[in-house]
Parts: sequence; structure tokens; C-alpha cells
Amino acid sequence: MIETRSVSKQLGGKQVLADVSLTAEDGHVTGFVGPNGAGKTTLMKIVACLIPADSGAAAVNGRPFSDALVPARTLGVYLSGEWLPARRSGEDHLRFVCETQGFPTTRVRPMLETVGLWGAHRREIRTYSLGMRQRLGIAAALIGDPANIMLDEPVNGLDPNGVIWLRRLLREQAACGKAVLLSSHLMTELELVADRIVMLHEGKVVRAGTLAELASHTADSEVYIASPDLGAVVELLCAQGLSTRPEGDGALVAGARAERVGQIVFGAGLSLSHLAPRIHSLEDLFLSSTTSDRKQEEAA
Ligand SMILES: Nc1ncnc2c1ncn2[C@@H]1O[C@H](COP(=O)(O)OP(=O)(O)OP(=O)(O)O)[C@@H](O)[C@H]1O
Repeated sequence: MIETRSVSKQLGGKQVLADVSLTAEDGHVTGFVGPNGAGKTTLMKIVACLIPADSGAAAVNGRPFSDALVPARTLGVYLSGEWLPARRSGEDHLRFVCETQGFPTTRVRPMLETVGLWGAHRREIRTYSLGMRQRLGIAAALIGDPANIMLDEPVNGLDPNGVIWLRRLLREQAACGKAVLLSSHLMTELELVADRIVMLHEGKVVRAGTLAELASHTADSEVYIASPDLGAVVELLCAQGLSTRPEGDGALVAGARAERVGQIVFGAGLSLSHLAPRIHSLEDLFLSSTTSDRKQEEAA
């Protein structure tokens, strides 16, 4: 498990993180999402003990990562391809990781095959594309078969096949019971891979939970309905004080949850062919979170 508790950090006189608490639980992919500059990388560097927090604490399996006896078995980290050694080959880099962490170098070839770099393994890293560097960085993070995995923007530079491959790989790792924390500014990408989401905006957590939990907490949650008696259903709901608007072949109902809408409609003996909460996209949720925060600040 990867945890941070009330982590705050200033950099260059700017409050980059303010009281950030998050948990990436074992067996789940946790998506850490926020726009450029939100503070995601800074928090990950604090978890990896590359920089200290001003206050608060970060732990991996309940302890600071710097206390880990075999770091690569505790937390697999990939933060940036910039730090890969340019003049070493991909194979030599993974050998180096194995040798320094006490793993057999027999792991190198299968790991290069897993990330799709076998064939380019003898080439110097400086000749690798961005996507190949991402794959090598992910390989270095995973070669120790770590109990926890933390990847910063791993999708950057991957082609569509690479993106699908990575999603599957991360889901498999979580299915083995590992905690996977991955950041992205691409909310739609995280929607496809993560079970849980933590949204960061200007250094603060604005929302956290499963996608369904997040959707159900939005103030403007809506319910999609369709019915052979749509006109009568809409009239009934309006009479109950709910507002509706047309959507596709049905209508969106605002101001009540699906259970309540169902009770009203079925209670009046009318039928529905469709009744479902409208699941908001992460982008909708993020925008509604940051807009309501701004409105509260303005009101204050
Ligand atoms: N060493 C530093 N000195 C001063 N400011 C910094 C430093 N490192 C980061 N920052 C600032 O901290 C803020 C958060 O940066 P960070 O890289 O953590 O964001 P991010 O969410 O990872 O963004 P991105 O998606 O663009 O990588 C930014 O405003 C950045 O300019």
C-alpha cells in the first residue's frame, strides 16, 4: 500500500502541495489525475524519498520508502525517461538494475520481451524513441517484482497498441494483489484503467473515490430515463418538482437519484424501459469540482 498523510511542500516560494492525503490500496489501480503543474510528480518524488516533505508523511507498506531493505522489491518507480543512461543499451541498463538490487540477470530477457523491447535491447538508449524509453523505464520499475508500483505519466509517448498493452499490464499487476499508483493529466485514459481516482488541483485533493462514488457525489447528478409513456412520465416527474430535459430517445431528470425516480414512476403505474444514473466523465467531475471550489472561495 502507498499512502501519504497531510503532505505539504513549497518549491520556489510556491505552495505546490497542501495537505495531500491519498491511499493506493493493494489489488487496485489508483489513478492520480490533475492538470499540468497540479503537483503529481512532486508528490511521487516525496513518496520515493527523492525530496522531503515540508510536513506530513509518506509510506510504502507502512514505512518510509527509504527504510525499505530491498527497494526494488518494495516499490517499482518510474518518474521520467530523462534519467536513463543515454550511452548504455537497454539490456545493460536492466542488468545494472538487477546487479545493484541483487536480482538474477536471467530476469532481463523476459522483462525486455514483456515490454516489447527485445530486438532493440542492444541499441543505445539515446537512439530510443520516447515510447521505447517509457517501456524501458517501466521494465526497470517492474524487474524486482515489487509489491507496489508507482508510475508518473507512463502513457506519454506510447502508441495506441502500447497504451492498450500498458493498461492490461497494470490491471494484471493489480490482480496479483499489488498497489498500482499511476498519474496522468489525461482523465479519459485513467477512466479506462483505474478503479479508484484521486483528483489533484493546484496542490490540493479535490475529489477521491471510485468512479461511481465520484459520480454520485456531484451536486448536479442526473438520471437518464426512457419510456413508452415518456410524455406522461415527464409530466408526472415535473409535478413532483423534478426538472427534466430531452436526451436522445428519453430524458434526463435532475434533482433526484435513480431509486426515487423509479419509485415515483412505478408508483403511478407507468413503465420505464431505461433507468440509470448518468455517469459523468472524469473531466466533467474535475471541472465541476474545481468550479464549485472557486465559487466557494469567491463567496467566502
Ligand atoms: N524544483 C522546483 N522549483 C520550483 N518550482 C517547482 C519545482 N519543481 C516543480 N515546481 C513547480 O511545482 C508545480 C507542480 O509541479 P509538478 O511537476 O509536481 O506537477 P505535475 O502535476 O506533475 O505536472 P505535469 O503533469 O506537468 O508533470 C509546478 O508549478 C512546477 O512549476
